[in-house]
Amino acid sequence: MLVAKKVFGNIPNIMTKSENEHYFIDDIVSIKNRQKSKMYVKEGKRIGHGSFGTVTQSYLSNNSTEWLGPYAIKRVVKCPKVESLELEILQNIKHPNLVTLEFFFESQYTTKDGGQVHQKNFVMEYIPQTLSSEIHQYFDNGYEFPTKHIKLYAFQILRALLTLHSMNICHGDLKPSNILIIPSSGIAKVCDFGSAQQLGGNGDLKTYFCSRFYRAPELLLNSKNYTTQIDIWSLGCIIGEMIKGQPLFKGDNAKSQLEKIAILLGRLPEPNTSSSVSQELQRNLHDQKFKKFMHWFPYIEFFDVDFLIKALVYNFAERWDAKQLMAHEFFDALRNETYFLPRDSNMPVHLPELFNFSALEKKALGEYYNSIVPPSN
Ligand SMILES: Nc1ncnc2c1ncn2[C@@H]1O[C@H](COP(=O)(O)OP(=O)(O)OP(=O)(O)O)[C@@H](O)[C@H]1O
Repeated sequence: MLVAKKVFGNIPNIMTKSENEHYFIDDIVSIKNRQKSKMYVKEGKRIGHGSFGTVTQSYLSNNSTEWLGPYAIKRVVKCPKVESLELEILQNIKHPNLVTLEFFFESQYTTKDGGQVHQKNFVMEYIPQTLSSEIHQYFDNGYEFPTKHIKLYAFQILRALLTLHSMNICHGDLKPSNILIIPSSGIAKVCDFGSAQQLGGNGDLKTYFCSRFYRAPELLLNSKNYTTQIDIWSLGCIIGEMIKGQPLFKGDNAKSQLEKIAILLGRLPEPNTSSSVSQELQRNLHDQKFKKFMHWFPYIEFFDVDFLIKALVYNFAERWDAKQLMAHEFFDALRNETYFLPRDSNMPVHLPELFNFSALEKKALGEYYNSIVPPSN
């Protein structure tokens, strides 16, 4: 289990500072050496304003003349009742497909009625583009998202999920705006761990979280009996969105979200039906499903349709997990060819490192490792 630690001493009041005015932090913690130091911070344009906090493009300095950056500072209100795992994940899990935390500090401000609001500030590497903006770039200009890019980003998201899930942590809010990308090099990194949860403990599990369009059926049904497989459903929705240019299932509320899902997947099965129906009926249902998917995604290959069918499964116990999906033929294009063509470029570039698995990842992959790495590795 990850444990929250308290590490701060004096905390600055930063509410009164305006854009580009710098302020002084005398207790900022560097993640590299876990040392506290004093630094100036200058915040620029706001790049995100979510339900839990704000994100600004920022610079840091030791002397207020030479500035390092840009960084992205995410500021969230510290809520004693809801202990968030965000800082613990960012601090403790180093992974090429998770956004990197560089520093963190605490701040506070005084409300009109004199109350003190405490905030946490995560100083992260700054990655200007998200998968959401990239999808818009393509479709608003009349282009489709190239298949190779879909696979490239999907594989890296799965790699991040493999690591989180191996620790029984679910991300809990996977969606295109929480995937940061560098289109010129094809790198994808998952961000926003504000909804992440450690499963399998004794604590109470949330039921209302995850953005609706990406929320798994079990969450839409308010089940507390969910697993890290909720993220795999979200990933299926994200891949569908890269193919179609808009969210796959756009419901206005939980009920209509389930209705939209049923248009593609058929009605939600009654509990325990899959074991009671005959094999022939199961085959027919699968064929019908295949036809429906082919109709929804007419431009993609047979194997690619099969991949989506394996990810978008009502029953989370039958939904394929990260390692199974990473071994699917869907990703053979990444195993067999080592180049891709970035957007706005005529020159193919090398794919980023996709198979340099850590010991932890190798352990999580187990027997799937050999089917995932290219034969030459
Ligand atoms: N490291 C980063 N570099 C650049 N932009 C970032 C970074 N981290 C976050 N952002 C931007 O800020 C937005 C909001 O960040 P984040 O999702 O962490 O906050 P949030 O309050 O949880 O938002 P939401 O409720 O929309 O999920 C992201 O969608 C992304 O556009």
